[in-house]
Amino acid sequence: MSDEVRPVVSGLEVGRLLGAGGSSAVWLVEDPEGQRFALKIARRRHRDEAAPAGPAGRDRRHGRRAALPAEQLPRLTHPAADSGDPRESTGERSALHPAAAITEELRLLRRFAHDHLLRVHRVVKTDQGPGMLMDLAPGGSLLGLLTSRGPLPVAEVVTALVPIGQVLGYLHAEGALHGDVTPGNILFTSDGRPLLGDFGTARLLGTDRRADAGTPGFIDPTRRTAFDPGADVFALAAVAWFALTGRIPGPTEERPPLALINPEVPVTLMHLIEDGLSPDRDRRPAAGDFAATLLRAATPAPVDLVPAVHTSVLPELLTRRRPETAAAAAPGRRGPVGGDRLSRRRTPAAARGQQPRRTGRAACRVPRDSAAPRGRPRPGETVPSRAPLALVAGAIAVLLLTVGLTLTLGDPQEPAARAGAAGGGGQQKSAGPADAPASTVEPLVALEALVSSRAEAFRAADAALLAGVDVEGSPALAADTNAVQALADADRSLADLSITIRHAVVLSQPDTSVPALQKLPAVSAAPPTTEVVVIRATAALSSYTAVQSVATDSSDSSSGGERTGSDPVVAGSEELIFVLWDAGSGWLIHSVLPPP
Ligand SMILES: Nc1ncnc2c1ncn2[C@@H]1O[C@H](COP(=O)(O)OP(=O)(O)OP(=O)(O)O)[C@@H](O)[C@H]1O
Repeated sequence: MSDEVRPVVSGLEVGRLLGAGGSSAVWLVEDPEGQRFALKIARRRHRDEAAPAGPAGRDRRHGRRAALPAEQLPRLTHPAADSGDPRESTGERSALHPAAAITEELRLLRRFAHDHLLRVHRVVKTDQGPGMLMDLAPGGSLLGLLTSRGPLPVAEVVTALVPIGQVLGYLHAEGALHGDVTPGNILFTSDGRPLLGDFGTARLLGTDRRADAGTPGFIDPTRRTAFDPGADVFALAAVAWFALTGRIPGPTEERPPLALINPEVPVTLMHLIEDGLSPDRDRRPAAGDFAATLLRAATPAPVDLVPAVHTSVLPELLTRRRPETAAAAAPGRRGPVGGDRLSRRRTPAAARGQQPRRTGRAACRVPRDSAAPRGRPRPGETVPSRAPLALVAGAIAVLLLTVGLTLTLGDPQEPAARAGAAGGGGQQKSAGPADAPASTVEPLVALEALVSSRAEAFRAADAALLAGVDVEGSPALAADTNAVQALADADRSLADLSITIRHAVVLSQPDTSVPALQKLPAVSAAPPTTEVVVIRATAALSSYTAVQSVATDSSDSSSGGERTGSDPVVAGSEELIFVLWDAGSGWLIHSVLPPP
C-alpha cells in the first residue's frame, strides 16, 4: 500500500489512501465544495495489461464481476446500438472508443440504485489514467474490520449482511449479477450502514481481465456459465462464514460444522450458511430469502467500527459505544458489547497469532488454522448464555446423522481392524467390550445395542466409549470421535439423547437390488476373515438438551456441579445404510451411508 503514488486530479484535492485491492487503489478526495468522495484508480500493472474499458470486451457473465448481463447490452442506447452493427447482439463491443464505452458503462451502472449499493458518480481524468469517483464509505471494509477485530458476533454479522443479501436480491431481480461479493467489497458508512461496492467498477476501469478468476474462498465451484445468481449467494454465504470464524469455508468435505468453530452461531444460521454453500443448487436460497432468514436468525446489533477505522474518522462514527462489563457482554446478550470483547473475544488478530493487519485481498486469506476455536468456557467462567448450548445441540443433531456420511464417502480408509482380524482367528467369535454384542447376536439386535452405546458416548461426552461401537480405524470412528471430542472440549454433553433403530432390514449379499453397495470400500475392502453385513434402517434421535457442567463451590465432586441446558432439540430421523463388521470380537459399525 505504501508504494502507491498519490494521483493528481484537476479540481479535486487528494487525501489519504483508503485502501488498495488486487487491481486498484482507492483515495480519499474532496471537491471544492468540501464534499468528499472515494476515487478508485487502476493500479499500473492492471492499466498496462487491461483491454480497453468497455461494457463487453467479451462475455463475462460467468466470470468475476460480471456485473451486467450481456443480454442487456443490445438494449443500450449507446450511439452504436442502433447502428445495426452485429457486434451489438453478440456482445463484441471492444472496438468502441474507450471513452464512449466508459460513459456508456457508467450510464448503465447508474440505473441500478439501492440504499445499500455504493453509488458511482463519474469518471475523472487523473495523471494515472481514468479514475472513478464514488461515494465515500468512511467506515472502511468488512475485511478491514475482521482483520482488526477478528470474527464478529452473530448480531453484528446479521447487521452487516442482511442488507447485502437484500441488495443482491435487487440486482438479481433486475437481471444483473455482482460477481465478486467479498469482505473487501462490503463497506460501511460512518453510521454503520453496509454498502456493496465494486459493482461493475472493474469494467469501467478496464481491470476486469480475469473473467475466470475471482476471489479465492468466495468463488462458487459450481458456478454456471449462464446468468447465475446462485454464485453470488454462495459468495455471500462464504462471507458470512468468514465473518463468523475468521476462516474461509473451504470445500464441503473439509469444512468442520460451523457450530463447532463458533458455538454462538444459532442453528438456523448454521443451516442457512450451509445451504448457501451447498453444491446442491436446490438447497441454495435466493439472495432475498437468504437475507430474510438471516434477519430472523438473531437480533441485529450495531456494527462496532471503532477498532478498524482511521483515527480521523472516529469523531464521525455514530456506532461508538462505551465499554461495558464483561458480565453484560456475555455471549448471546442483546445490546451493545464491549468490555469483554476487548479482553476475551476481541483479542487483536496479531495476538492470536494471525496475520498482522493488512489491506487488500491478501489479508482475507487467513490460514485455516489461525483462528482458535471459540466459545470454550474457561475454568471458573460464569454460566454461558443459552445460545452456545442450543447451538451445540443443533450442531450435534447434524453430526449424529450426517458427519459419518461425509467421511465415509470421502475417505474410504482401510480399517486397522484388518490387521487384528488377520491374526484374530477368522470367524471365531469372542465377547466384545461390555454391552457390545458378539456376532452370535443377530446383526439387527447388535445394531440396536450399538446405536444405544453411541448415544451413551454423546450423553457422557466420552470418546472412549466409542471403542465398543465403531470399528477401529474406520470412517465411523473418525467422525464420531471428532464430534464427541468437540463436545468434551466445550465441556458439554447431550442429556436425554437416545438413538433408536426402526424398520431395519438386512440386505442380502450380494444384493442385486442395490448394486452400488457391492462396490463400497466398506463392503469390498473387508478382510476375508471379517464378516460384513449391510443394514438399511431408520435412525431416530430422541429430543435432547445440550448441557454444560458449571463449576460450583461444593467440594462434593460427585455432585457434578450445576448443569445448565439449552432448549430441547428434536433432531428427527433419517434412513441410512449401516455397514457392520465383525472381525472376531463382535459386530461394530464400520460406516454409515446414505441410501443409494
Ligand atoms: N468507496 C470507498 N470508500 C472507502 N474505502 C473504499 C471504498 N472503496 C474501496 N475502499 C477501500 O479500498 C479497498 C480496495 O478497494 P477494492 O477492493 O474495490 O479494490 P480492487 O482492486 O477492485 O479489489 P480487487 O482486489 O477485488 O481487485 C477496499 O477494501 C476498501 O478498504
